[in-house]
Amino acid sequence: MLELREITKKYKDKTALEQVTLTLGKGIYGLLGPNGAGKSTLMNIITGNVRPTGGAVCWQGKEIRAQGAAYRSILGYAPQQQGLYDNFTAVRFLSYMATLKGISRKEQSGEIERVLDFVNLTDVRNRFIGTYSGGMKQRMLIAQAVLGKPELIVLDEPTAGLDPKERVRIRERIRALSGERIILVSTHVVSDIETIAGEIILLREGKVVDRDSVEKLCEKHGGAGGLEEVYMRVFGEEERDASADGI
Ligand SMILES: Nc1ncnc2c1ncn2[C@@H]1O[C@H](COP(=O)(O)OP(=O)(O)OP(=O)(O)O)[C@@H](O)[C@H]1O
Repeated sequence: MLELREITKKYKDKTALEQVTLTLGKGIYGLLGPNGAGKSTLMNIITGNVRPTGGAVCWQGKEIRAQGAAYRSILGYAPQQQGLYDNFTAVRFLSYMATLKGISRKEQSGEIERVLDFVNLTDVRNRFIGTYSGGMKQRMLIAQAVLGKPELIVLDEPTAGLDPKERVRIRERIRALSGERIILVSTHVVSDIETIAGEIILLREGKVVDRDSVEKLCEKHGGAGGLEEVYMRVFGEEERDASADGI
């Protein structure tokens, strides 16, 4: 179980997150909110890459900072950035990541083949990642996130910049991961998570506005047209403001 206890993050005079308290059990969660809502900040705090200004993140009841490598071994994370590993082949990149995750040499090759097959990149495993399409790179990021069968998987905008076909492919891979683990997927593309997330967490200006199943959110917020309508009702004004500012 993952617990966020009164998480606050301030960047100078900007409050990115304010008193966020959440408890997550097994399942797929969609973290939904407009640009600047605090999604990446929250994910970076959960993965231990950013330190909160206040509050604590606990895994199985213990603060993650006190757990170090033990926490990293149960965590899989696909960040937003691409292009960092363009000069690696898929196999080299995955063995590098497997080593960082503490997966033994003996287990590595089997595990690498498993994750390559999972994201359908086996055939291109000896090509440089720099030659991959955007969708293939994104699948590569998912492959490294699932190395070692982590119990907690955090995917930051896994479909950013992808065409609809590749988006569906990624969505199906995420669905295939569900089971005995926690999967948290941030996005502002409603269709990415509407059909796969058991629960949606709505984040606005650093605060959790609501969290519930798609069905319940539709009931509560009058979204007869599904999650997209809920999104427009909850965030509509901000989205319009943001586009007016040219953001
Ligand atoms: N390193 C930083 N320094 C200063 N402000 C920051 C920093 N990182 C994030 N912020 C601010 O914190 C707020 C939340 O940003 P964050 O990137 O977490 O939002 P987001 O929901 O992930 O947005 P997007 O959908 O655009 O990725 C924004 O106002 C952002 O400008």
